[in-house]
Amino acid sequence: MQQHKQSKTIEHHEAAPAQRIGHAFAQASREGRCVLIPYLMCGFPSVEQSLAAILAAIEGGADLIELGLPFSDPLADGATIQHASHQALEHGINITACLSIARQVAAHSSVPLILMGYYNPVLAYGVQRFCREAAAAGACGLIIPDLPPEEAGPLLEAAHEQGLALIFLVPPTTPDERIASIVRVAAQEPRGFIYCVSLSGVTGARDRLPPHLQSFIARVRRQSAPYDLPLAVGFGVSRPEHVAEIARYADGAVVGSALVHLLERHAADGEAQRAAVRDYIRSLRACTVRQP
Ligand SMILES: O=P(O)(O)OC[C@@H](O)[C@@H](O)c1c[nH]c2ccccc12
Repeated sequence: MQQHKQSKTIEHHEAAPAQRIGHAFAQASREGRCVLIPYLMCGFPSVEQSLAAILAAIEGGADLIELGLPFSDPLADGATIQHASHQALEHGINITACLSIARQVAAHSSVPLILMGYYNPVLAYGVQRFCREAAAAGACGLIIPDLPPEEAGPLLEAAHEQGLALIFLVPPTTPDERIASIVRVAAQEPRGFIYCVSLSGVTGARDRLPPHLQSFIARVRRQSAPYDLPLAVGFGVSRPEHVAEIARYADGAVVGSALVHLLERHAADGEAQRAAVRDYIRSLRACTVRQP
């Protein structure tokens, strides 16, 4: 039995979608840069515009994509993403619609897709059903911001069965021993990365990165380095110089609200919107290169 289980596990790892996440980080590292991870809300400003925006972000050089599932009570989100969530829900966007968008993106691109959503809708949909359908739609990982590792057992098991990584958040106030326990869970194969939350607060574009960001990342790195687990930074990242700073000491930068807001500004003109997304991502991607 053990032998059979062992071979099944190995086979799983070879085909695990999550491995594409590690490959994206490794490729960027070989190129001397951090990865760029745009976040977009499924169905915002509309299904068609969100799909076009995702493809434009990929054309602009996104290394991975975070796809947001709208939720009625996005407690970790600021005004920009709360508004996008509300609008997407108004358009009837649900998990099925999000999986359809993921499938269409995966049909056009091999860029790893990470589904980002709150736990309640996933629980209501069915944890195993969600993981099975997310993997079938081409997703490589999941971020469930309101699910701490100690409560993540059932989802972690269902995700790993489908070869999906479950990516956990580490806020800047997290004590070292808590970081160590989160890293231990996050490092289990098939693995993704650690999402380092740059600031204490909600999502939303900021003008400046927090002054203590580098020392926070160094603190997480002390726990993650033995596992060789990549660190991505999100929250507030909006300018090319933010990405340039993050590239110096982290492995990835996540940009959400600034991009979602840009979509909103160009919602009236699809062509202008796609060009604006592509050019914005290009400007950020140019700064992912580590300066010597
Ligand atoms: O919007 P910002 O400040 O650029 O932060 C990224 C964030 O949008 C994205 O990663 C995200 C969207 N919703 C979330 C909820 C919790 C944690 C992270 C997120």
